[in-house]
Amino acid sequence: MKVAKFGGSSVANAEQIRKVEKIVGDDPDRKFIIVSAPGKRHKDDFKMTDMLIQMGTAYLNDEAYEHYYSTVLQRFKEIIDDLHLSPSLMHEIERSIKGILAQDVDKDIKMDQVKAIGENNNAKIISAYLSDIGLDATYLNPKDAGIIVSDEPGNAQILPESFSKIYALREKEGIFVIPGFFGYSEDGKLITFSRGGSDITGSIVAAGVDASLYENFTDVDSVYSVNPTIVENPREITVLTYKEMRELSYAGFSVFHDEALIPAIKAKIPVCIKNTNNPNAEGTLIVAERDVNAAHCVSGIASDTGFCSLYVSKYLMNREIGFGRKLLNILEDEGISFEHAPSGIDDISVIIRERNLTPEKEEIVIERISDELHPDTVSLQRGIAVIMVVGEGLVNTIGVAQKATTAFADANVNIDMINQGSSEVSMMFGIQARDINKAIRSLYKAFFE
Ligand SMILES: Nc1ncnc2c1ncn2[C@@H]1O[C@H](COP(=O)(O)OP(=O)(O)O)[C@@H](O)[C@H]1O
Ligand SMILES: N[C@@H](CC(=O)OP(=O)(O)O)C(=O)O
Repeated sequence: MKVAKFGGSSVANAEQIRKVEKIVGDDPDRKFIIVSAPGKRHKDDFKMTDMLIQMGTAYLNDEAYEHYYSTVLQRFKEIIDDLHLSPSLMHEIERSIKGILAQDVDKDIKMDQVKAIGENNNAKIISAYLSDIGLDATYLNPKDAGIIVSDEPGNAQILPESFSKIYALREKEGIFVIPGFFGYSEDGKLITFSRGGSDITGSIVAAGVDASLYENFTDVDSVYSVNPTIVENPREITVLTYKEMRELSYAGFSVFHDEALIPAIKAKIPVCIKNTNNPNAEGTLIVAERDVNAAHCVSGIASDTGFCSLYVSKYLMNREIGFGRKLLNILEDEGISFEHAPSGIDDISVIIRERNLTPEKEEIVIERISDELHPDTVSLQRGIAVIMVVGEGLVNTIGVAQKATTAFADANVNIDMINQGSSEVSMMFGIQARDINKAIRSLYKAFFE
């Protein structure tokens, strides 16, 4: 029994949905189909979820929303017409969107309902199409599937009782098409996962039904060893461990949502990343363990921008009991999560996502550190990029750090920070965001060419 999730690019229009039908029909084990909202049809296109967020924001702010509304409807209409489905489905969709907008509910709840319109209606369309061409397919709402989540709009977390409910679906006959990206709280509110969260739904359903495989269909043949938009035709990765994928998706391998790994890891479900546009390509398998070849210990190099570094130094910091705790307490008090905290004897750098440290918060944090910890220096540097060199066995292989630092030097890129040792599978480097592409190309050359 397999779970197959189709991302936004795989269900962006009728042509893509026909490919989905072929893939589903080709393997009777593909019983649970998770779908995203229509994604981009070409590079400059819009994702329906982005359009819905604009529509919801305008509606809630009493601004003109009609343009977004008609663009969303038009997009569904095109798909329904091109698949030759009944116009009554379009009427049903229009009625349900109007109903959502008219409902008198809390702003956050309304926004989540609006965001879910893309997935929910696409699942109805795809299930109608699969039935139309003769497959025994049914639309299944996440509530009826048993996806029960925490009451955190826009950032749902799955609740443990979901899994036994989802397990009961194994007994049912036929194919189920489930919209990704949202679940329901215990008191019945629709709550969305974080952006890109259809991957999470797929993983939850795979863990719940104890699937033999979770297939994640997207628009690339595999996970590549570096972001394909930075290096042309990078090497494909055939197998990765969960730990490797976790670190790579954390640092920019957007092909698979980092939260989506959790249910799969816990239930030990193998995950396969595959291409809807080329389903015969092998794809990338993500599993608990794999053979490690010391000569090729680096699997991938990921990079992400949008970080800042809070640098604090104080002579004899190492002897001051509780210094680190007090520093992190200030961040906790101000509601700021941190990413890494590499430290020296008298210095510590705390790496934070820039979006989590607004200029107002920055001022408060720096003032509190100065007043409460009396450091010699406290400063904040924005525009930092993080590069993760990831691979099983990497930390025990001699010469990797030297090879990486030489690659940075060859590209004339200064390393602001290195963090190695805490993770068994990665080395982290902090550099200036403007240097990211040349650094990645140079590292790719050093480790893969
Ligand atoms: N290392 C990588 N390997 C493969 N794809 C990557 C990598 N890093 C970033 N990506 C991007 O991830 C995209 C697929 O993810 P996403 O856009 O979320 O797809 P979907 O529409 O299927 O949900 C690819 O088109 C590619 O541009
Ligand atoms: N449609 C949602 C959820 C999602 O997973 O989409 P995609 O499969 O296109 O990444 C979003 O854009 O966030």
